[in-house]
Amino acid sequence: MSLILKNVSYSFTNENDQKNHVISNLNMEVQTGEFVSLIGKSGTGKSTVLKLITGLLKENHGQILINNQEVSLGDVGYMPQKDLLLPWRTIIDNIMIASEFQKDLHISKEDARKWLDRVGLLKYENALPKQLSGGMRQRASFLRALFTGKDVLLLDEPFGALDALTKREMQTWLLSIWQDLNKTIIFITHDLEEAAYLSDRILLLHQNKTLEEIKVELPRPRKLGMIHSKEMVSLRQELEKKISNEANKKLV
Ligand SMILES: Nc1ncnc2c1ncn2[C@@H]1O[C@H](COP(=O)(O)OP(=O)(O)OP(=O)(O)O)[C@@H](O)[C@H]1O
Repeated sequence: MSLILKNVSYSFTNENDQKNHVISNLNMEVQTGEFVSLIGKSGTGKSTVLKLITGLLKENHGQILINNQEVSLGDVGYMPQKDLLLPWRTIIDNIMIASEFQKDLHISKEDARKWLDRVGLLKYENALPKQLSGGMRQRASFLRALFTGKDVLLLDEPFGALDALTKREMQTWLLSIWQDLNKTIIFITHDLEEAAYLSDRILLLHQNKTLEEIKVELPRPRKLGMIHSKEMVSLRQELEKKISNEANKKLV
């Protein structure tokens, strides 16, 4: 299985009737089981790329294929930047929502409880979203994407709003879940250390709409100690340099 974007372009017309090109001729390929991070300055179009892959937005040109089939709404699991947990539903009912709409998806309450336990939320199965902290809601929101049963998961800055310690915990369990389930993950982040620690490959979306690929040559499984390794530090510096070159380009 692979996910392929072929010459994808997306533009919208603003209130002054001008065309804004958000994505232009984007080519990208992600293999089964890969963990790929998408980075880039704010406004370069990262979230738009994920929305195009989900089918929530439709490209103006090009093709998006999974296993050689054009993607349509519901083909991938998606965790948006802002969690969309339904406030009137309990946590367990929120994470099981996909199984209510997909007849072929067999997720029992027992399965759901097992996963809630794994992410430390079993005590909250009957709580409402407003009773949970930000980190807990993110975990619930992640389980909801996981429980779509899809092989491809798109995660848009899932840990962006968390404190450093909670973020570290969430990264560790995300890696363990990814390894156990052989999911394909595209992960947006502004945290370059996080991108380096989690990914097989990093894709940097430039302001001029081109995509640059950076391979992460660190062994798996990743261990927290690696964050301070020479390789990781130099990769982070390389990424910082690339991004700050972008910022300078904007000034001239
Ligand atoms: N349909 C649309 N209508 C109006 N503006 C749009 C539309 N689609 C995209 N944009 C604009 O396109 C740009 C790219 O947005 P996008 O959210 O994809 O960027 P991003 O790289 O994910 O940013 P961030 O890192 O800040 O989340 C933004 O300026 C956004 O406002």
